[in-house]
Amino acid sequence: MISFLLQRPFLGLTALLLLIKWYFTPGTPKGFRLPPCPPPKPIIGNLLDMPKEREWETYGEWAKKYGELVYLNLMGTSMFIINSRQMAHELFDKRSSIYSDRMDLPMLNDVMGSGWLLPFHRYGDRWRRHRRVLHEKFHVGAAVLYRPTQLKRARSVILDGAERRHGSMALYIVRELLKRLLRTPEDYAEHIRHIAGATILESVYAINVKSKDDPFIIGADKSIRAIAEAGIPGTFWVDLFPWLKYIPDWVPGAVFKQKARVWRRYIIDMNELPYQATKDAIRAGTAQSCFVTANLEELAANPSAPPDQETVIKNAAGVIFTGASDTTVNSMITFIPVMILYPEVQRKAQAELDTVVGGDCLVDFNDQPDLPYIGTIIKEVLRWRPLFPQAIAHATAREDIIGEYFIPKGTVVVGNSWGLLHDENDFGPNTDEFIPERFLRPGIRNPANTGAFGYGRRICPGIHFAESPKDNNGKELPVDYEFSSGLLSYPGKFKYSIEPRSEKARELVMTSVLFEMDS
Ligand code: HEM
Repeated sequence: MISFLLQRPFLGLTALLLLIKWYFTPGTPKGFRLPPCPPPKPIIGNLLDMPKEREWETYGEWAKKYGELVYLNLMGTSMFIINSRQMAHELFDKRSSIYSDRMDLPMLNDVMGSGWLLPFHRYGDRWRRHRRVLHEKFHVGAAVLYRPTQLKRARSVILDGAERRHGSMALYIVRELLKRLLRTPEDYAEHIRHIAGATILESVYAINVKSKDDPFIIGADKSIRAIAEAGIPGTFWVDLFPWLKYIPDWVPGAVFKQKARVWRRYIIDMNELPYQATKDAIRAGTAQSCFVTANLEELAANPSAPPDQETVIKNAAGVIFTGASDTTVNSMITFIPVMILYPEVQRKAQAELDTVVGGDCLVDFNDQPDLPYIGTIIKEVLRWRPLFPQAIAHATAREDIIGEYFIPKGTVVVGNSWGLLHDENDFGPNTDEFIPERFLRPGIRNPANTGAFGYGRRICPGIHFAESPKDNNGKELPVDYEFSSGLLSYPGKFKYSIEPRSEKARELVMTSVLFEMDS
């Protein structure tokens, strides 16, 4: 065995470091134990038990077997999965000063160049400063409220608007989307991605995108898919053995390095290129008002700002672009297979629209309070197929005790959002079925407070931005599709057709004014 390892220095070094790591793993204090876990193997622990896809299904089976806390030892790295809402609340909310950290993610942060992304920041001042810049523009009251400063373009961002104005921005998306759908319904996903990306690029950077195949939007999609693939702790060994990040790309077996070389370019470009485009426009005196210009103006007026505040602004802009270009898009994409799979839901939604809006105009955000059934569909989309089935893993900033259990410092903590959102105690019977009516019953929880947007102090800052009802016209067709595994779960390809329900509807869409608003 020893001579085998000596002939293979890379493997030998790994084995040696494993042994050292295992030897120095701190023990559990007397009188306490670690939460229950699947039987571990010597040294590698539960590494081979980790599911490679649809992780939440395995987590669900473990939850039935081991209970609300399931512990895993991944070669000396502790991880536990929280399977009940009550425990998630106890730890993420009540003990948030312990449970708001993130693990070191060498693959994402160092090898792939995602260190600028707020979701992967360690808990502390750097995270707080980035979060503050976002919070100023995204909290409920003043929140995200986009007001056009130029009526003609109707696209710039402001910082003090009202809910109605946020609605108008989303309305712009819906109207433009409907027009594109009438022309080429088969490109539904591409249209949504394009329109959402275009809107966010204009709002955040005042960038006008190309009407098709825009490089910023394509680059963002590639970055996010890479991040989703690498974002689950344990997917790449370098997260367990950070020293692996130093090995050169050409070393046989270093596939992660080869993948990362391609991904790194997308991820860095996603932050740098749009920001530099705005800076160029500022220098040329042609910049339109947007999130970046507004923040840079504030910065110029604040001589006591820290020297790296511009980087914080750049990163905050980049994270809005990242967060908004994919997440909302995929929730909207999920909506279509739902309408095909559940035609009765579609019919009820159309009936509600017909009653409230009638056939003479298009739906507007002012109609939202009168469309309760469509509101329940949005909640059910977030619940039924959560975009982040296991949220983003938190980590413990120090050790903790939960009843008889000891939780080591640095433990990776996964909220099993899928499990929580399918718990029949909270959401009523048949949680595997898409039943929006469940939200009409009193006492049913809101998915947004049950893991769909994450937990505690790290809860998604885009939560108020992410809601936006959509009306659509679907046609019944058999559908065959799957949701992907990984950090984000997207619907795969499926067949569908989208048609206007009447000639009048077609005419309304084609003649609608894209953006009506007072200045
Ligand atoms: C349907 C839409 C969305 C869903 C389902 C969603 C879901 C999530 C989830 C589950 C997390 C992890 C929270 C945790 O660690 O506990 C998260 C974090 C985050 N989201 Fe969203 N999100 C959405 C839209 C957005 C938008 C539009 C933005 C843009 C501002 C955004 C920005 C972020 C950021 C910056 C974080 C990291 C927060 C931190 O680590 O402190 N998200 N989101």
